[in-house]
Amino acid sequence: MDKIIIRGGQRLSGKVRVHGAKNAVLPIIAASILAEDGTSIIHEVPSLDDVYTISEVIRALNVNIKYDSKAETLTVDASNLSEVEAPYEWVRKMRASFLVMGSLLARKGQARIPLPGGCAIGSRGIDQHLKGFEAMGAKVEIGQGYILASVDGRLKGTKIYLDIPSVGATENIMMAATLAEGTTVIENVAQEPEIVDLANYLNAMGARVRGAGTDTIRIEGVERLVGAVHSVIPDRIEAGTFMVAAAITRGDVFIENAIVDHLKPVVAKLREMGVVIDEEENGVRVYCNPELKCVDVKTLPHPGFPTDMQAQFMAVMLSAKGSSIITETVFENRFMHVDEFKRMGANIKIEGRSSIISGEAHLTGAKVKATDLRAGAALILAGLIAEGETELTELHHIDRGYVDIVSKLRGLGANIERHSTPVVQLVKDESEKSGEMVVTASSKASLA
Ligand SMILES: CC(=O)N[C@H]1[C@@H](OP(=O)(O)OP(=O)(O)OC[C@H]2O[C@@H](n3ccc(=O)[nH]c3=O)[C@H](O)[C@@H]2O)O[C@H](CO)[C@@H](O)[C@@H]1O
Ligand SMILES: C=C(OP(=O)(O)O)C(=O)O
Repeated sequence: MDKIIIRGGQRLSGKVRVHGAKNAVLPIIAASILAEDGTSIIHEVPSLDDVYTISEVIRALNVNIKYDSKAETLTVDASNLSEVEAPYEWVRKMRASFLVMGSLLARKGQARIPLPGGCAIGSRGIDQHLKGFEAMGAKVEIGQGYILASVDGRLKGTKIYLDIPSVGATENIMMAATLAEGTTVIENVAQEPEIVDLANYLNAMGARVRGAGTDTIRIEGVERLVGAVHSVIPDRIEAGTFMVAAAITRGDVFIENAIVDHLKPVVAKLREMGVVIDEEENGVRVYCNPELKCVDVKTLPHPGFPTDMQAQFMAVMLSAKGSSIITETVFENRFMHVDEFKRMGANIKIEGRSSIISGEAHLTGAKVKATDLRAGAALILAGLIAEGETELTELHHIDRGYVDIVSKLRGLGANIERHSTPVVQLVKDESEKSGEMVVTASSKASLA
């Protein structure tokens, strides 16, 4: 069993570089299969287990996909796309696999995808995705654990109002609409930077998407799309996690590649706590006084405070003066990390959708487990200031979304190491002959 051992007490300093955004690259890979011709070359693709998973989904559709992990570049040729079913073995690993539905429906008129189900943070409905496809003329049936969507001819452009600004539904419907007949207007859409990145990639492929980043997106359908070159935006959640790492250790860290514009609520709340954040060329410098103030945070869709930073903020709140409150409004079950923090001596009370976090906690190292991706990151952050040794397990969650988090933190002076079971899991892709292979984050750790 892989584990991360952290011995707390080091103040972090130095420079760390943020990788490409997981939540941007996943929909972009799903969109790449819309290209009838030409190759997409996607740069800044992080070497993450989730990238590997969606690559396998795409490969199962008879798409040629190669990843050069050294160059962090992915090449996709979807001209031979022939299958319309995403395999259960991959979809069950990662909900975002469901994002291929819009592209498949648009390009092949059919898609058969296993129901993605809920996960540790909530039940995670897909009703808004399906409502969008149906409004565009698709017939949607659910049976034997699968969703089958089909349309005679092309999807039809229409007006769709989302009941909630779902990130995934916005992306899935946007992709479907690129090849629809006529114009689709989607209202009350998600406005996350990852939506804008997807729109930029789609437009580079020849799509006509306008309004991404606002609450209404307008897509004029085109007859065909072709492969395009694109660079994925930096991961704002990874950047935010390192900002908290600097704050919680009262360190001084330059986070290269962080885009402040994508991190406004995180920056605002850290500043409210007393953290100094200087915008510099190509990144941010984060440092602070020994004493941080308590704050209250409510998670909301963008441009509100991101739920994906909630657990990490709970960690830094434990080190602040006074009691902080976090209200989680996006997911109904995203407080699983509270019990793990308690193992480290934290005093946190959950009341409905809010958590009350007592500050100035004396944290002590303990055996804890990552209950989801960001919970895992948050427990590492808490381990950085805990007295003694923290042992974190269930690392598959971390490997989904953080490239080399252990070596990056070690580079900043943290006393942290990963112990891996000697199972080298190198998964070779179809281009094995040419020497290219997909290396999962966990396999990389095994090799380290
Ligand atoms: C791969 C990816 O980009 N994942 C992100 C994406 O997830 P994801 O796209 O799954 O998140 P959504 O914005 O769709 O979900 C937000 C909320 O809406 C609900 N909902 C969503 C769709 C729907 O049809 N019906 C419904 O009820 C969900 O259960 C959830 O409670 O946005 C989340 C919210 O910022 C982030 O935490 C995830 O990191
Ligand atoms: C919840 C997350 O991702 P996903 O939607 O892929 O589960 C996340 O990135 O924190």
